[in-house]
Amino acid sequence: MASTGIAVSLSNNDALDLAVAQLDGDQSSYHHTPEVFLLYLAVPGVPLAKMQVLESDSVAAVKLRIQNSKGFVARNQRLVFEGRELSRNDSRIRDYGVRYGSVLHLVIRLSDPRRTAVRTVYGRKFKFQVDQRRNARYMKQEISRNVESPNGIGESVTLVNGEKLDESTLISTICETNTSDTDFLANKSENFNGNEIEESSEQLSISSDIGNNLQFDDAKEKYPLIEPVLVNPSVTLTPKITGMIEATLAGLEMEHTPVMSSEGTGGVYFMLDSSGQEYVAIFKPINEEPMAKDNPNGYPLSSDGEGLKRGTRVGEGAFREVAAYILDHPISGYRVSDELGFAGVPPTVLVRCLNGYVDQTKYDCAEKEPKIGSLQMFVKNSGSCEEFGPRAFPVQEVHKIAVLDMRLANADRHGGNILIRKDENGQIELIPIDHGYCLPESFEDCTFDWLYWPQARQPFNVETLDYIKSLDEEEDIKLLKLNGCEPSSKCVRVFRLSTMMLKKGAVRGLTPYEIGNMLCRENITTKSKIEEIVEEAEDVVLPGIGEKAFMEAISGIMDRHLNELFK
Ligand SMILES: Nc1ncnc2c1ncn2[C@@H]1O[C@H](COP(=O)(O)OP(=O)(O)OP(=O)(O)O)[C@@H](O)[C@H]1O
Repeated sequence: MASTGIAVSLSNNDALDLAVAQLDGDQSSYHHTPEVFLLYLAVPGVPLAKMQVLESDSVAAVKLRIQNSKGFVARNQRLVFEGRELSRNDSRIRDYGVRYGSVLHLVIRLSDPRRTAVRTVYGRKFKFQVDQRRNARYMKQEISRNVESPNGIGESVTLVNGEKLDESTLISTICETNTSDTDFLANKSENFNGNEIEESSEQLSISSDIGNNLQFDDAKEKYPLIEPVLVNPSVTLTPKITGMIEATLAGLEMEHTPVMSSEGTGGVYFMLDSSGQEYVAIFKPINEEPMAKDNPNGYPLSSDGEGLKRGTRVGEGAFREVAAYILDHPISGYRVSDELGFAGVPPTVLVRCLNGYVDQTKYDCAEKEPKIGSLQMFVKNSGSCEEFGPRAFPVQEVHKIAVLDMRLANADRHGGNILIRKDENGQIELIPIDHGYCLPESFEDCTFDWLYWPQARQPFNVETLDYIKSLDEEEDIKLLKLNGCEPSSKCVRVFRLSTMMLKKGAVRGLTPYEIGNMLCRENITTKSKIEEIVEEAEDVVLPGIGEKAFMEAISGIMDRHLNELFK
């Protein structure tokens, strides 16, 4: 993740042009009109930048202004105000409480770099990371910049697998079928003999995060490099989870430094296998979550412990990730071993990992204490739903994720959190990831990107209806407790309510869109149907009534609302 200062050009907006004219660089001389106000944009490592917006601007409009002036694609921007992410693009910034003089925090998400090996005719091999959206020309420039070479490689011909390469080719295209290092040959001659190079190649590290040795020998004696955290010793790990931990351990023992992701808001690490060539798992330490003290992406600290989404707490993301896997039951019923869940959440487990790389450039000085976090199986993929139009997604693939999100009242289901891959028959499969904001304590920030996809307006098929019917929220709560994930009573209430809404909606033949729409707010200030139902129940039930009786009252009110809405 990278960030930079922002100065916004507002030429296509009359009101803003006026404000800009009035602004001479000093806030004291700024004449505030009712329609325009000045904000400050905070970007890690850069002085506060001034910015003028309209009071009526939506979050999307503000992001576009930033895009127009600084070129950061709007969808890669995250804006945070007073500890809350401005995640609804269609809501007005003032509805989030943003006012004249407010400070907005901007974090830029970049696409993940590829680990790339480059070999040159001079018999040298370089390994470094490069953004997948860069092209081959950029890669050559980087090598020239970083490496002292007798003649430079500016004139060279670039070959991949012996074939001459158009230098405008994107790295993502070159690496398409390969998640490990990709050989990329920069050569003076078209008659290049790759074998000669192979024999005389030497390793040279350009990037600080590749080739760094994990130097924690002292600590090794004290802690294992990685181990599962099992709150309940009677719970046994499944073979896939054991295999994932073993493969990650083997990579750490070989001193393959985990690769930090530049996507995502928290500290996210790609863990390597023993060869150092393949990613095997994703590690997300709790102390590096957004707004936690060691967050590497510059998010401000949470002032009251609340997470980026309402109804979540900083430091609980890993437990929620694990809970999502546990609750993603296979279609056949409760998971016995490694069966794939209905939605296909990748196997996830809580681990303690000796991980001293908050800031990899300062690795040697970094603390060498084990970190608790979630470890999730790495899934090879071709990108996320954010990068593709939804039309090609199979209906059932969208529905399986919709069911999961509605059950868990997911507050973070944007397209970037659904990976895409093709199965052995070439069919598109959607893989849900990043469940750190599911099971919240309130519905306030529940959002589902799929709500606006055409598949959400199709009815559930019989298999899905049977699955929904089989869900038992009380058994699910027991299962979570058995596995050491004890959600708060408020989380449990939200979980019961969302499951109830899903079941009642499905029985009535409602589509995912119709049910999901009742769980989500249309905008930040208008309460959702489910929130209205809860408020109505709170008004009518006697104070001190037990949870069971409260849920019964809700059930009656929910039936009435559904009957009125869908006659
Ligand atoms: N199981 C996985 N398999 C493959 N890649 C993954 C997996 N989990 C995460 N990633 C990659 O890591 C990136 C960051 O992960 P993730 O979205 O979970 O982080 P985050 O900080 O929680 O993000 P967000 O900003 O969406 O809240 C993803 O965009 C994806 O590219």
